[in-house]
Amino acid sequence: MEAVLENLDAGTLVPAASLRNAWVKFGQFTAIQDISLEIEAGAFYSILGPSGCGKSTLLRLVSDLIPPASGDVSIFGKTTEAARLAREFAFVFQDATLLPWRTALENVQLPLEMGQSRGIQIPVSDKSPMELLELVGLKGREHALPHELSGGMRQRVAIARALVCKPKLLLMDEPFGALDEMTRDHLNLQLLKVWEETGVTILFVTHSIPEAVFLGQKVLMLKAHPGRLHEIVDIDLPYPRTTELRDTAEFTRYSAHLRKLLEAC
Ligand SMILES: Nc1ncnc2c1ncn2[C@@H]1O[C@H](COP(=O)(O)OP(=O)(O)OP(=O)(O)O)[C@@H](O)[C@H]1O
Repeated sequence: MEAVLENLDAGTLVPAASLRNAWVKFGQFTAIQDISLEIEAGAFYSILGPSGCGKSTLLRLVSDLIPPASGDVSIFGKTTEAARLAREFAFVFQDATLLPWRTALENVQLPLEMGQSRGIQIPVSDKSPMELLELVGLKGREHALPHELSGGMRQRVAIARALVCKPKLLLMDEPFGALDEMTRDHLNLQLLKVWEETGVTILFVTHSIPEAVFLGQKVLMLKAHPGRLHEIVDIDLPYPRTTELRDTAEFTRYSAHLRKLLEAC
């Protein structure tokens, strides 16, 4: 909660991300058409939609990797460029992209070392790299090299590394997409723990309806051709969410509703 309060700016809750009439074009092709949306600070949004509807493009737009063709995007009231330079957000991809010759701990320390070597003042998490590895359930594996870790463990290292500069917004693009179902379910629980302990805002792209329902306070459904906002569905299920929740009628009801929406996209 303390972490969420840090997102309060001079007594006003500034949105973590704000898009106003944002369009993205690749040449003549419209990838995102006129999206307006506000993501509340501290929220957990899952993002669902058919293949090619612009989910990754939306994250890349928010993270200053691609500019809008028109419209505005701001992160905690700053331009995306200013937010990037201030390390306000971090990205976690489907592939953990760890340096193979560095241990788990050394990979997590890397963003701090890069900041120091460039003489840049960067925010640092209240938790040490060791504590972050513990937070993601990797206590005891700090000195393992990436090839000695499972895919799920490598993804956890990537999450710890993303948290080391104390981002206020975490952008996750199918981070567990390549993992088996059991591992994914376990990492879902672990991620919710990270979210609850750090207060970080999360935008989480997934192809899995159960994963979207299990994690998100809201599910942002996009439509394809061109990519645009279809609907935002509130997931009114209590936290902390437990494995048993997946077997409840409520959970099934949300999943069925989203499946119908997805089929209509
Ligand atoms: N750099 C690019 N140049 C041209 N077209 C692009 C580029 N990046 C993405 N696109 C197109 O934009 C559309 C949206 O792509 P995006 O990767 O955002 O979709 P997605 O919803 O994440 O897809 P998936 O679910 O399959 O991962 C697609 O039609 C894609 O081909």
